Parts: sequence; structure tokens; C-alpha cells
Amino acid sequence: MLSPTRPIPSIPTPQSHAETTQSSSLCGEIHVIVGPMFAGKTTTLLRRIQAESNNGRTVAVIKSSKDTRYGLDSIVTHDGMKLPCWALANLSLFRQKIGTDAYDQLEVIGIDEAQFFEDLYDFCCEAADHDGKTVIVAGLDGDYLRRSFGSVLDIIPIANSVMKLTARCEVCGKQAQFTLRKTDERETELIGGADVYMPVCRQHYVIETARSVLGSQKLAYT
Ligand SMILES: Nc1ncnc2c1ncn2[C@@H]1O[C@H](COP(=O)(O)OP(=O)(O)O)[C@@H](O)[C@H]1O
Ligand SMILES: Cc1cn([C@H]2C[C@H](O)[C@@H](COP(=O)(O)O)O2)c(=O)[nH]c1=O
Repeated sequence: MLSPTRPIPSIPTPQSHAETTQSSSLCGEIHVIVGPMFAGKTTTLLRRIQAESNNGRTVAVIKSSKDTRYGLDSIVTHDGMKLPCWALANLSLFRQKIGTDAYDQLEVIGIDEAQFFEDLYDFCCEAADHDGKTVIVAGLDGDYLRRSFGSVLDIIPIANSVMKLTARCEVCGKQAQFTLRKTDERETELIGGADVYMPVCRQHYVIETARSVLGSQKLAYT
């Protein structure tokens, strides 16, 4: 693991063989993990990175410096699993930050919060096609309005595999595919956790969105 500060703490969940990602050093790969918030995207990414590291491969993890929820030196899941990482504004800064020699040695690169990186497509192409890296990308496919978020969907055509995870609907407990924003803020990018967002199924996305639209209309007419 090439990390700025600490070694990888061991992650206590056993790895299934299917969760590991094997690749030859001559030819890179791109694996994409998407889904709503709380679906286990970061957990899946960290398990895969840990498995690659356990297999003797050199790994590094990058997250967006926009997400300051748990500090900048670690990726942390919603239930507390943690791994040291590089927090960057742009992926193009990575090679310079880590150093060319260290970059050349790297075999596996994990990217979390991929929706926040504008240069995701170019970075993944370069790393996999030209530099032979295995790139594992985790991010939101959709924002709170279920619109395509950042460049995550743009890398589907260049990916080896795509996995869409689901969370549990906070209203009914069924599978949740979407992220509902609980506050009235309208900007696309709004950092937050369970205080601002909740995972919901299709039915409750529609019901809760209608309820919040009606609520704001009522306020406007009173
Ligand atoms: N509403 C919630 N609030 C806090 N934690 C949650 C909530 N729903 C699920 N979780 C926990 O979050 C874990 C997934 O965390 P994480 O891997 O960080 O998800 P993601 O990266 O997809 O947002 C789940 O296994 C569960 O334990
Ligand atoms: C839906 C949605 C989310 N965000 C932010 C909120 C969090 O900071 C991250 C997602 O984190 P996770 O690891 O997937 O839980 O993205 C946003 O800015 N805009 C949105 O619409």
C-alpha cells in the first residue's frame, strides 16, 4: 500500500474469491461500483483493495478532498471501516503527489467519491490503457434528483465490470436504489451523511419527493 501516512489496518471481514480483482500487470482493468448512499460502495471498495494488498499487489486509494466528513487522511465507511488515502481535488494531481517512481510501482488504484472528480474519464483511461493499472472506482451514479452525477456514468463504456449496489429503504426496509435529500438545499454537491440523506426505494422516492414539493408549495401560499 502506498499511503501518505499509515499502514493498512486489517479489515475484519473475510474476503470471498469473487470480490478480488485479478489482472495482469501488462494490461490494466477498470471496475466500477455504483449505487445510492449507504449501499456499501466504500465498504466494497475497501475490501477489494485490502484483498489486492493481501495478494501482494501495491495499492493506493484516492478520495475527493471535497469530502471532509472524516478528515482528509482516511476513507471511512458509514459504519466505521477505515483506510488511509490520498485526498485530492483532481485525479491529475495524483502522479505528482505520489511521485513518478511510486506511481510506476503501483498496481491497483482505488477511487472513492468518484462523482466529485471531473477528470475521472481521462485518469481511468490513462491509468488502465497506458499504465497497466487496475482501477477500482466507487461513486454515486445519481444525485438526489436521480440525475447522472459527475462523470461516473461516462466510464461505463471503458469499464471491465460494473456493479450496482442497493441500500435498505429507510421507510419500508425494501431494497433502496435512490438517495433522498432530507433538507431544502438545492445545490447538486452537498457533503453530508445520515443527517442530510437517506436511502429509499422507488415508491418512497416518489412519495417523499411529492410530499416535499407539496410542503414547499403550501409554505409559498401561506
Ligand atoms: N441510514 C444509515 N445511517 C448510517 N449508516 C447506515 C445507514 N444505512 C446503512 N448504514 C451502514 O452503512 C454501511 C455502508 O457504508 P458505506 O460502505 O460507507 O456505504 P456507501 O459508500 O455506499 O455510502 C452499511 O453496511 C450500514 O451498516
Ligand atoms: C445524493 C448526493 C450526495 N452528495 C454527497 C453526500 C456525500 O458527501 C457524498 C456521498 O457519499 P457516500 O460515500 O456515497 O455515502 O456525496 C451530494 O453532494 N449530492 C447528492 O445529490
